[in-house]
Amino acid sequence: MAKDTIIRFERVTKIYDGQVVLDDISFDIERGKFYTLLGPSGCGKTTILRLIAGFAEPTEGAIYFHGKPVNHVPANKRQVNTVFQDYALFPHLNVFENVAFGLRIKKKKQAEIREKVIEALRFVNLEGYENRRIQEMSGGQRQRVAIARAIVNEPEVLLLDEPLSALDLKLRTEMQYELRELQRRLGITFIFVTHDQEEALAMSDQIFVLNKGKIQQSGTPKEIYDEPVNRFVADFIGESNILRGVMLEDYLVEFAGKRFMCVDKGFRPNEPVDVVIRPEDLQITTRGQGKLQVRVDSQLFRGVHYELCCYDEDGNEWLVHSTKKAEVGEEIGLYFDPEAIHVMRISEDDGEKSDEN
Ligand SMILES: Nc1ncnc2c1ncn2[C@@H]1O[C@H](COP(=O)(O)OP(=O)(O)OP(=O)(O)O)[C@@H](O)[C@H]1O
Repeated sequence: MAKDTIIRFERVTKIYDGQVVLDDISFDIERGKFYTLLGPSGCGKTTILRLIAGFAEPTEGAIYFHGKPVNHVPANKRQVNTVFQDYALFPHLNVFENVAFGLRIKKKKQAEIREKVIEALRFVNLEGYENRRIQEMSGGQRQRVAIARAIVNEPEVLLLDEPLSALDLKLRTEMQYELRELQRRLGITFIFVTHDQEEALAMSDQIFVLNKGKIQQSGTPKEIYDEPVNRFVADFIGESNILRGVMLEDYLVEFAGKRFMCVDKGFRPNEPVDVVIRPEDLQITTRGQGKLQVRVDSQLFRGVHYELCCYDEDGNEWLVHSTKKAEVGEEIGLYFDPEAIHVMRISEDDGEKSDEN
């Protein structure tokens, strides 16, 4: 175990009412990093947080904190605090008392409580708001009170369950910056849950992409965006062109009825694969040039770029992001570098069977 490992999940399975919610998952959480659990609704993100917090126990497998098993250690004995989606603040208490709550339960001295609460409020830029009632605070401010209430206990790990989902887009973006900055200043581990891929890419050191109770991929935002391991991840992280293809030999792949040089190797000869090309990696050329010929079906202006939806002669759809404009109905060529082609193994739980099966 790396010396910075705080939490380890070892082959953890969670079953609720006969339904497998987490399916044999293993991962390590290290000190001082920003982790994100990303996946669609119901994939098991909150269940992982509940297991870490001690609100639920694994059905199988083991959870370790600093190398010691904690499966049966109750929530109040873990160095973990949670910020919930609805913040779960006490409406009848003012800001100061909301933040002080955990320290009062621990029977800390008045002077110490005062010092720590003020410090926590300063961390989240709410100094001077001590006597405000919760109802008098905006959504973003309530969110910060909830964070202050969690960090005042000096947890090693802060769990955040979709804490930004109640905020409007502008405030949400602001809070993304604030949270990331706060994590850096505090230096504690954040485990953040979201189903928003842009949020995950913007904020995290490490992302776990989940689907159907399994970790599909774990990596830095760049690794996950640039090198998705399967169709699910490629599709979930940003817009993509995903096609079925065949890896003919090392560095040679066939899709859309043509052969292309690529940078991938290590597949079986003629192995069926999924191929991903990001819309921004496609360049528009004049008709007859480029590597593929397509017809522009529709075009939208998206501010920084045009988004084109095109079809090739086999009927495959191609999404293109380009600063160049094209005309609807126009025949154009598409060029892409060999590096723009990402070849992925076809995974068992894609929902579609590979050609060989
Ligand atoms: N206490 C429980 N009892 C029974 N089933 C549960 C319980 N908690 C969660 N589940 C089920 O486990 C599955 C995963 O739930 P979980 O809340 O972990 O998903 P999630 O990825 O956090 O979803 P969301 O993004 O919608 O919050 C769901 O099908 C849910 O119905």
